[in-house]
Amino acid sequence: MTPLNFNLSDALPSLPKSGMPVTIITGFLGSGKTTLLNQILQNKDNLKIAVLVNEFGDINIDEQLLISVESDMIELGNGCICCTINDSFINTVYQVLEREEKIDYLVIETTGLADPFPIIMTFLSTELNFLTRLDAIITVVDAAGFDAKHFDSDAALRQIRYADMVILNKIDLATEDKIDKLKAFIKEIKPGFRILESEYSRVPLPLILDIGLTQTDTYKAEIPEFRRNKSAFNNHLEGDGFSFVSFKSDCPFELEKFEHFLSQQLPSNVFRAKGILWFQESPARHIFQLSGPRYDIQGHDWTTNPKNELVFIGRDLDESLIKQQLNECLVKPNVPHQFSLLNVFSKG
Ligand SMILES: Nc1nc2c(ncn2[C@@H]2O[C@H](COP(=O)(O)OP(=O)(O)OP(=O)(O)O)[C@@H](O)[C@H]2O)c(=O)[nH]1
Repeated sequence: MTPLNFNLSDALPSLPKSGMPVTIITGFLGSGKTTLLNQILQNKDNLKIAVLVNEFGDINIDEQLLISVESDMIELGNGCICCTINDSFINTVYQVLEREEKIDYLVIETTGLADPFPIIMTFLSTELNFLTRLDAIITVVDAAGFDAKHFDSDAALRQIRYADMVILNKIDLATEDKIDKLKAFIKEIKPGFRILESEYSRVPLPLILDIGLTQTDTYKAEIPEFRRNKSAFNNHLEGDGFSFVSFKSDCPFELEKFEHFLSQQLPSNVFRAKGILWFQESPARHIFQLSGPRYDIQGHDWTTNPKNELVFIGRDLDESLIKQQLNECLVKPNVPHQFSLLNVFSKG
């Protein structure tokens, strides 16, 4: 396998071709998009990459989970970009194009619920078409969680339909039989499709950047209809039925109570959760990730004041109940903070 730390600028001698190359990373909730973005940023060598991250929910957890590199990272506001495609998105891309220090490459990570089609069409139907070059739409698929019902989500299916290639990620969690079935399912949607298998989204960068896979000509006929009917894409989340609940507190959780919340109270309609956790029993900053039936909590150092910040994404969530249960996990004000060693724990 090609090592990840090869000299990327040698591998991409022709940048820029015409317009700044743009890669769009899409894929359903928890599939491994942020993990892929971190792989790209860690192995990008001298390439100057600007990153636009977009998150469903009003707390941007991903921004805090991305490795700190000298790339330009811009957060694309709240909500799903494909629903809010508007001048501010286009202006953000302009900001990248107009940077004094030249940017070689733009990578956009969409929310897990985004429909890539309106994003593709925005690049092709506006002035961005003359200034950028859509290189590839890469869809990350969770090999363990995805199945033929594609989470009952149209967006999940459209992420494959409009992809130029699929990264079949989390193969460490899937059986060979499941992987074969998924490949067959994906190839049925897009015959002859390029599929890469990965663990923790580790793929050689020359296979995913500057690969010139997006066939822009195939979309041209759809531009007039897209211009007329852009607003049709504004409400796709309602159709899919997803909503989010966010929770913030400057007070720590009691570990035992939070564990009880996770094991006994967390509703099964929560599909994805992530956040930064603060426990009174631990001096560490804990990164919490829940994806389908699995969760893990990893300890790191604080770089900010300790806090709790969490987002839950699912269908038909009872916001007030979840918030009430989380409030009950908080340390009561008269209990002094005690630090003791907290083991990293996980389930799955
Ligand atoms: N076991 C396993 N876990 C993985 C793999 N790739 C990513 N993960 C974990 O899956 C969780 C979700 O990964 P993310 O990269 O945050 O997923 P995402 O697609 O950005 O998720 P959203 O923000 O919901 O869109 C994290 O806990 C990752 O560490 C993998 O190949 N195997």
